[in-house]
Amino acid sequence: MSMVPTLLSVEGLTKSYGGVHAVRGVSFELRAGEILALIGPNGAGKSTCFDMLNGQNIPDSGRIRVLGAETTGKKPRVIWRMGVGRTFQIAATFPTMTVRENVQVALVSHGGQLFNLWASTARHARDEAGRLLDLVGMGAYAERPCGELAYGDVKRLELAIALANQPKLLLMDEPTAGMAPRERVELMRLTARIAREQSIGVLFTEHDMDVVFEHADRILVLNRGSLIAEGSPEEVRGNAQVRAIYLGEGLVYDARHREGASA
Ligand SMILES: Nc1ncnc2c1ncn2[C@@H]1O[C@H](COP(=O)(O)OP(=O)(O)OP(=O)(O)O)[C@@H](O)[C@H]1O
Repeated sequence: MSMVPTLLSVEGLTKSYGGVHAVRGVSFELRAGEILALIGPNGAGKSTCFDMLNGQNIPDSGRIRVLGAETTGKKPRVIWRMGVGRTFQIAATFPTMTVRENVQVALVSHGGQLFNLWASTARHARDEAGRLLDLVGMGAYAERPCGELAYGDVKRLELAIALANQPKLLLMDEPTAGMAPRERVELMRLTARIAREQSIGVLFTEHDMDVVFEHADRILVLNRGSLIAEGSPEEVRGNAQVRAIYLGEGLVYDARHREGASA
């Protein structure tokens, strides 16, 4: 029996908009150090699910617990303080501040203080910011204005900012959107390494099936608001219902492509 603690527990999560059942009775668990992908065709309910987990949307019914503590319906900031970090599809950084200052702001804000560059807390956060930047391979860029960074580097900085909150669970909404294929692989490898080393659970949504099948330990498949499959990449790839849903959307092609590539 696994001794790895359950980090996130979701039970019967449900949300409707008028007559649209966006999310219907979704239940799943996520363990510490696990990389879990949430996939599904357009309109499947991924964003609605995600937004209920981070507090931006309130479920009609169901329960969400993080390390046993109920987060259902709590405000985003409260959930963030409970150890749920997130990265955004559109990078959220301060372009005129340096890379290091962006991480310092996050560190000081995690400590519940207002950011003031000259205060002693900010000075203490300076070294810690350097450590986090080294961790994501951005140490050499520390003193550059954030607005000068290439897009892939902004995404690595975002990861450092999310880690400043010492998250137990990291929610990543299409983390590799807008990135070149090589950068996608690098960002996900980096995320997976840090998550495993620090026992952080990661839940991510993603349209790029190569990223999903290469990096997820487990995959959840949503369709029309319901969870229709859950399992390892191999199990999900072999699932007839999933193949039918994704026919023409890349998954079937991707599986053949990979089988061909590994032959
Ligand atoms: N604020 C809203 N008001 C009304 N309907 C909504 C709202 N938000 C989402 N929906 C509907 O709920 C369903 C699920 O949408 P959601 O955005 O969660 O799907 P998704 O899987 O994230 O899609 P995509 O991959 O296109 O981002 C869709 O039918 C959508 O039109």
